Amino acid sequence: MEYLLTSDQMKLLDNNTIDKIGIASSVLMEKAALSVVSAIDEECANAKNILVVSGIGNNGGDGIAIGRILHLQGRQVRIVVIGDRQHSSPETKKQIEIAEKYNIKIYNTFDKNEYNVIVDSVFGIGLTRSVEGQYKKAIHFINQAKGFKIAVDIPSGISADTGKIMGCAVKADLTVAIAYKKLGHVFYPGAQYCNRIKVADIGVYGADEICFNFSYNKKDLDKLPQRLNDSNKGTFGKALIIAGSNNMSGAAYLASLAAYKMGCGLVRIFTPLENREILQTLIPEAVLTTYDTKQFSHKSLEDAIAWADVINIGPGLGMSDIAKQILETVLKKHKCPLVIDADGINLLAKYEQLLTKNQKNIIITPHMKEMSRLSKRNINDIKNNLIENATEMAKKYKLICVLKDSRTIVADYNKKVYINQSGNNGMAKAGSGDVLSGIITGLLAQKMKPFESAALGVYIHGVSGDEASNLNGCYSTLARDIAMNITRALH
Ligand SMILES: NC(=O)C1=CN([C@@H]2O[C@H](COP(=O)(O)OP(=O)(O)OC[C@H]3O[C@@H](n4cnc5c(N)ncnc54)[C@H](O)[C@@H]3O)[C@@H](O)[C@H]2O)[C@@H](O)CC1
Ligand SMILES: Nc1ncnc2c1ncn2[C@@H]1O[C@H](COP(=O)(O)OP(=O)(O)O)[C@@H](O)[C@H]1O
Ligand SMILES: [K+]
Repeated sequence: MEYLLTSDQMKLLDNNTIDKIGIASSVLMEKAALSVVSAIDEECANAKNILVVSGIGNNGGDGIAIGRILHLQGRQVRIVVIGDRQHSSPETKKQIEIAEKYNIKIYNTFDKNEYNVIVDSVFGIGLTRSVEGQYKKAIHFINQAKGFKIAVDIPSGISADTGKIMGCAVKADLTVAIAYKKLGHVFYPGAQYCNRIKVADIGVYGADEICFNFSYNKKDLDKLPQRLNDSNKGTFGKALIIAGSNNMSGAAYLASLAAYKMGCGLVRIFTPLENREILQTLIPEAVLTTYDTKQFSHKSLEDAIAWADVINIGPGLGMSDIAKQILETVLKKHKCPLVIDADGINLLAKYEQLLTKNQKNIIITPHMKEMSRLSKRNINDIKNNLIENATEMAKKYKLICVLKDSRTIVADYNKKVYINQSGNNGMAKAGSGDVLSGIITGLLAQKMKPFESAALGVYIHGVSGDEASNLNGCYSTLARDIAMNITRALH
């Protein structure tokens, strides 16, 4: 698990370390600089010619310290400071003085030499406005130059809070994030500009006390529900998947397959009669309860709801009047956790009265368009403010909102926000979302708590997609490959 900080949170932790713990700012800067030097040694051990491009804030101070250390190691280094040195931060002034005492010249112009490595330390988390003038020129110079580009903390020009480009930004080959990753390292386009990221431990800690945004990695798979040896299919939960409509059986198949692959004990698909044969052929492990759309029996629906340990409603369900009645009944009668996906969400958007403010144990999994229908906001607004929109929805209805995008957000009504970093563009294909809803359902069936199921489910879905794309390539990955590769994701 890793925390993803805002720039204010990072500054607070830096200041706490300096003021309350008593580690001097120059010590932190030296550690940050040494971490970047180690990264240069690991990545480009033979780099002889190095250009450091610094600003006048503390990110620039890091850069000057890096330049000094590399120079003292005997490498050819040119340090260029952009901006008026008279206005440098106190730390950066000190770094200039130290460098000059070692007879290291500090320049304010570029030369025509070619460099093996370019260190970008123009702006870090202190960037507050659009990049213009000499700073813009410097960033363009870095981007067009040859050589391996290492960004100190975050590529200059990327907002540490949003990942947005503030006018222009350095395209790094490697980013050394100081102390913690920030939101801007993870959200696009920032994530793409960072390229690979290494996190440098400089002795600044405490994110667990102030930060509610987090992400998972492979180690978090140890959160998976335990599998008892003394068990039977009932132990691992009964999932009711209310999915599919006439001519739409694939979504029910994918969600059910994913729930089983995730470890669920028994899956029952509730679907129209027309889907019986195809689903029994595609997934014989599932039990089917079918309904006649012309003569709908509420009794069999209510029996199925009472039977279930978890319900997933919506994939391929359609928007018919019967679909609406089914959702209404499920919302009224369910006592177990409920995942609402796809047309389930579209129905909630169309019939606003269905979703009351006292929902319990509900996870909704909208993609951008579904979220736009549900929240009546435009997609750009949602995409530009993923965390805020997901959190607002979660708070409004006291539910868990899985807002799906290339960086999916899971928000609950208690401030916690999971931000997903697994997955790839091979997953941008019809049916991927059905697989996700099945994975979350499978975890809920094994009695995992709703927020945990949603966050870990999103993570596992992405890793399964990564495994699938590694095998099939991004172009040719299908949703069913994601479901089949849950196997590899978990082992
Ligand atoms: N002692 C500390 O607080 C530590 C700070 N560290 C480094 O310090 C960085 C943060 O330093 P700062 O807070 O000084 O911030 P930055 O160095 O990121 O830049 C802030 C400076 O840039 C100016 N600025 C902001 N946007 C601008 C724009 N668009 N055009 C022109 N000027 C602009 C600000 O007015 C300020 O002078 C971190 O990213 C990290 O690299 C690390 O050395 C670790 C310890
Ligand atoms: N470029 C991408 N990077 C990572 N994950 C992606 C990408 N594109 C799509 N996904 C994931 O794939 C899923 C797509 O879901 P959705 O749009 O609901 O598909 P469908 O409705 O066709 O089943 C989401 O979980 C989303 O996060
Ligand atoms: K930088």
